[in-house]
Amino acid sequence: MPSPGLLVLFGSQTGTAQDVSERLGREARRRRLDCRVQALDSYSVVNLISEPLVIFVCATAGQGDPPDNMKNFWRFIFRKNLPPTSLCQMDFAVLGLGDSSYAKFNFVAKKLHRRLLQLGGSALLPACLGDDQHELGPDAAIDPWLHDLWEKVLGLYPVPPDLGVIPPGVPLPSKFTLRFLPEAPKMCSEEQHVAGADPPGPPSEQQPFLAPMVTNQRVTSPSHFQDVRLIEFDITGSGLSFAAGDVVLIRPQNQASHVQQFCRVLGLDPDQFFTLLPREPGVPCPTQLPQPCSVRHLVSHYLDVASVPRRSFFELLACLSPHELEREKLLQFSAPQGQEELYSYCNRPRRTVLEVLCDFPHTAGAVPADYLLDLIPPIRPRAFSIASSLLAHPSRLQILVAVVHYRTRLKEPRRGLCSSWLASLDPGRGPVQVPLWVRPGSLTFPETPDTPVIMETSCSSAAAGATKTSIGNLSGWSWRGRAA
Ligand SMILES: Cc1cc2nc3c(=O)[nH]c(=O)nc-3n(C[C@H](O)[C@H](O)[C@H](O)COP(=O)(O)OP(=O)(O)OC[C@H]3O[C@@H](n4cnc5c(N)ncnc54)[C@H](O)[C@@H]3O)c2cc1C
Ligand SMILES: Cc1cc2nc3c(=O)[nH]c(=O)nc-3n(C[C@H](O)[C@H](O)[C@H](O)COP(=O)(O)O)c2cc1C
Repeated sequence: MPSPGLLVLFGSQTGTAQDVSERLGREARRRRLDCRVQALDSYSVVNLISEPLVIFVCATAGQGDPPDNMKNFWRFIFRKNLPPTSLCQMDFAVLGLGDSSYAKFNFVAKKLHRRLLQLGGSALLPACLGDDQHELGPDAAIDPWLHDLWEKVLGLYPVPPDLGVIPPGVPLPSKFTLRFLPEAPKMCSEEQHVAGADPPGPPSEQQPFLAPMVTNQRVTSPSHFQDVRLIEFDITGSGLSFAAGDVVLIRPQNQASHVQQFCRVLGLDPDQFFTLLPREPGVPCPTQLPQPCSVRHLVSHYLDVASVPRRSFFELLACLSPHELEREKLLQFSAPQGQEELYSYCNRPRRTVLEVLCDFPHTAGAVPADYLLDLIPPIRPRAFSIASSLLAHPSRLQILVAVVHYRTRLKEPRRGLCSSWLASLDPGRGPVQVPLWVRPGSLTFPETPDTPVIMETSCSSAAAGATKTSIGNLSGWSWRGRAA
C-alpha cells in the first residue's frame, strides 16, 4: 500500500512534546513516509475525519490540564454531539509526556486515548506514558514504544524496496535555508518587528507588548541566599487586562557574551543579515523572526543556546560532524545505550547547548547555518504569576521573580535564563523594555472573596518568605490554589 501520509499532532507547553514530535517526523521521513508535524491548535480539526494515520503527542500541564496550544482541539474533541463513528477510518497512537510526581499523571494522553477509541479510531498500540521522574527521562518509555510503533506502521505501509530506509548517520534536508545578504538592509527590520506597527488585538505571543520596566528592586536581604526581585512594568496603552491568578509571559534574551561566544565557535558573523526561506511549501517561518534578520538577532532572541540540549541535538550534530572522534562520541550520546552517559554529561550537571558546542569545536565550526533552526530549539517564554491588581495599581503590572542561581559539578554556576536576564536589567541606567503578554491562570477562586483559600507553591526556592503551604485570603502569589 502506498504511504498514506502520517500526521503528527502535538500539544506542548515547554517544548518536550514538540521535540518528540519532530523526532517522530524525522524517523518517519527516514522510512520514506510523507509526514506533517503540527501543533494541535494550528491543525484544522474538522479534517481529522479523513486522516488515515495520526500520532498524537501530548504533554500534561497545570494540574491535569492540556497545554495551551491544544486547548481548542481539546474543547472540540470532547463535544458531546460528535458521532461515535467520526474517526472510524483513522489508525492512531498516543504518546504522553508527564511526570508521575503529579497526582494526574499523563492525564491528557490517557483521556485522549480513551476518547479517540470512543469516536471509532483504531489504536495501533497502548498509549505511551513518558515520565520525567524516570532516571533516563521520558525516553525510557518512548524508545521501546517507538520501536513497536514503527513495526506496526511499516507492517501497514512498508518502505518501498527501491528506496530503502535512510540510515541514521545521513542528515535529512534542513527545514529552512538562510540566504545571506551582501550588506545590511537600510531599514532596521528588527526594531520594527519587535515594536510592531499597529497591534490588531491584545498583546500575544505573536505580537507582545514592549513594556517599559519601571523598577527592579531586590526584596530579600543581600545576605539571604535567594535573590527575589519585585519588578514593575508600565502597561499604559497596552490593552492588557488581568485578574487574580493570571500569569504574564516573558520571552527572555541570551546574554551578549553568550551570543558572541556562540558566533565565534560556529564561525558566524553576528552583523551579517539573512532572509529565511522554508525548504518545503506550506512551512511557516517563525513569527518571532524579522525578515531580513541579523545573525545577532537570531542568536540573542531566538536560539536557546542556554538550554540543556536534548538527545535530538546530539543526533543531528553527529550527522553533521566531519571529525571522526567527535562524531563517534556524538553517536554514542544519541544511541539508546548511551543515554545514561548522556544524562551524566548533560542533564545532571545542566550543561548548556553552548557549552556542548565548545566541547565539540570541530563539529561546531562545521555546522551549516541552514541547520541552526533544526539543531537549537527556540527560546521559550517564561510564566510569572502577576503579583499586583489593576484596582490597586492601574497601568502597572508587578511580578516577584526568584533569580535562579545554583551550582553543579561544573565550574561555572548555573543561572536561569529569564530570571537572570530580568535581574540584570536596570531601568535607572536608561530605558528598558521587555516583551510580554498575559494569559489567564488555571486557578479558580471561590466567588466570595472572604472564603479562605489554601495556596501552595510547587517550587521551594520560588521566593524567600513563601511558605510551602499557607492558609489565608488571596493576597500573595503562588502557582497552585484551591478553596479550603
Ligand atoms: C504558572 C507559572 C507561574 C510562575 N510564577 C512565577 C513567579 O511568580 N515567580 C517566579 O520567580 N517564578 C515563577 N514561575 C517559574 C518561572 O516561569 C521560571 O521557570 C523561573 O523564573 C526560572 O526561569 P529561568 O529562565 O530563570 O530559568 P531556566 O533557565 O528555565 O532554568 C530553570 C531550570 O533550572 C533547573 N534548576 C533550577 N534550580 C535548580 C537547582 N537548584 N538545582 C538543579 N537544577 C535547578 C530546573 O531544571 C529548572 O527547570 C512560574 C511558572 C509557572 C509555570
Ligand atoms: C507547571 C507544570 C505542571 C505539570 N503538570 C503535570 C500534571 O498534572 N501531570 C503530569 O503527568 N505531568 C505534569 N507536568 C509535567 C509535564 O507534563 C512534563 O514535564 C512534560 O515533559 C512537559 O512537556 P512539554 O515540554 O511538551 O510541555 C507538569 C509540568 C509543569 C512544568
